[in-house]
Amino acid sequence: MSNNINENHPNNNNNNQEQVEEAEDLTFEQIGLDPRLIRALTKKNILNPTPIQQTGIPLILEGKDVVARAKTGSGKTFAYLLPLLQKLLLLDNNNNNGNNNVGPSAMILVPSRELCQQVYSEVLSLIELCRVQLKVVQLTGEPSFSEMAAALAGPPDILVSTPACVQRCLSSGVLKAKAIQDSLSILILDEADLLFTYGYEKNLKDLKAHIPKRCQCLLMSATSSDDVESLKKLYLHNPYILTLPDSDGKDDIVPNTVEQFWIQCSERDKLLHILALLKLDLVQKKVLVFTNTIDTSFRLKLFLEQFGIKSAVLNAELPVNSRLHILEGFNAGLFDYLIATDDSEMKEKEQTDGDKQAEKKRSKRRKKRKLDSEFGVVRGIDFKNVYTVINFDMPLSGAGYVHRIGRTGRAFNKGQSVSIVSPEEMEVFEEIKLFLGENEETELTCIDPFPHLEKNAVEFLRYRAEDVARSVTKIAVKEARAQDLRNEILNSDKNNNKSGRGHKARSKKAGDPLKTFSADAKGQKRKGKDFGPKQKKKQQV
Ligand SMILES: Nc1ncnc2c1ncn2[C@@H]1O[C@H](COP(=O)(O)OP(=O)(O)OP(=O)(O)O)[C@@H](O)[C@H]1O
Repeated sequence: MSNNINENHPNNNNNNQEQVEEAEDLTFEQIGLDPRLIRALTKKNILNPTPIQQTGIPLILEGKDVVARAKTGSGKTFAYLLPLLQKLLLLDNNNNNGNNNVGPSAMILVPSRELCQQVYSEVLSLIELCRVQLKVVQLTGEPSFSEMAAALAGPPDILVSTPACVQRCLSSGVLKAKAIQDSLSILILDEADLLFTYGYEKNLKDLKAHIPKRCQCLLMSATSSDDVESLKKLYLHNPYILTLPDSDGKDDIVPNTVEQFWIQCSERDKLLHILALLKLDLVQKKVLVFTNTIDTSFRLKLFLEQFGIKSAVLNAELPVNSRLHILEGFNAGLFDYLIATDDSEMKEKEQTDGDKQAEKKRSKRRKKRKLDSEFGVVRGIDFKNVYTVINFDMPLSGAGYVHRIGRTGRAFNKGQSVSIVSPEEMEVFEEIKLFLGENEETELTCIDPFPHLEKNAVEFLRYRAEDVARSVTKIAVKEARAQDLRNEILNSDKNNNKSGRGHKARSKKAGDPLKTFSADAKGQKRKGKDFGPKQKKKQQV
């Protein structure tokens, strides 16, 4: 039977809301965090724990299995990374001769390469700021035998990877089942609600056999689902279930710092409306726009370009290091508009439809362009300082909507979203509203009509916009897409060549996403070094 935090945790009251309110006043010191970690956080200007950190960290430090469901941007990553590092620091202190393990002490499994890179960078940065001797490696994609062997030699204290990649290490014999049995003390399944969706169900079921009983397991998720339930049953023993409501007591799933708006217009007028939003500065920057297909993102990019609005596109067909460059550039504030294609739900839908025709077409397309099955642009990616999220195309489900909107209003920040809804999308829009308001009747009106868009302003732009829209033909889109891909592959090759020795070179400058490649296998043992700030390059959009 599952433990509920309210019944079991020593500091607990009998309901979640009181638990959160009480926890709101706690500091990192009060929740028992190591001073080295607190100093590292201070250098990052992170001064007070978020609610999930206040409740989760003490439980994890106590050694409990925990399921943490907290909304997007609530700080789940530090909620598990901080206690994990503290435990490893303690092990390190108790074991002066260094790590005697034959395998990793901790594994963090995530659904996508981007998340792998993001979590890896966070761990590395904390380790650097603490100036301690812990080794972290990341493995994604399809690394070669020697890359896997190099990454796991040592062995690392923390392995950040995807379930498929760990499976690959196991089946190639680079990682021995016995090494996991003997060494693994913490396993973290991050973005747990996505692990099955991204196709890792079999990998995770197979891996379970190798996880020692004593291993502490943590499951982090933004939404609850049957998949999270299955994973919980598979991996966790008698876990604490943390479900954190807002400080105002509402258990809604979009942060209450995010204002949600919508605009209704015909499919054809969507370009016109987004132009008005951006050109007339009706929405605050930075802006992340979501489309459902790559072609739509290029159409939008080309269209906006004609009005002097420069944007970058992000999608699954770009080489992984191009994607990381784009993310890095956007996060560093080098450009304000990013058009991301979130086609994960389209893929799911296609799969469940089982439509043979679609399957035929899809495999034809795949022959031409290989999409990255480990790509995840929406879920869990920490886009920095996004104020506005625009759904140019609507997502296909409530959970998809929540994950998209969750790219703004992160941590204690404010944000807004604008969904541009065509009549064809009204059905899914109604479903989304129901999903958001399933707990309370009043929540059904949580998405308001966008207040700042005057009819006159739209009409003023219409003539020119329609003209430009006509000039963005299918051929122009196709060419732009192909050209962009060629450029990115070239840049990607150049970067690989510049760094010369692939991940060997990277291990000297690990953590710099501008030097990260598709089969990432890197790690480093750092002893008492003074680590300078990460090097940044200018990103050309
Ligand atoms: N205590 C804190 N104070 C201020 N900022 C924080 C704190 N903890 C985390 N953050 C920042 O908040 C942002 C969101 O954190 P994080 O990525 O862990 O959210 P999340 O809950 O995992 O979201 P998602 O479900 O979308 O993955 C990050 O930029 C992180 O650095």
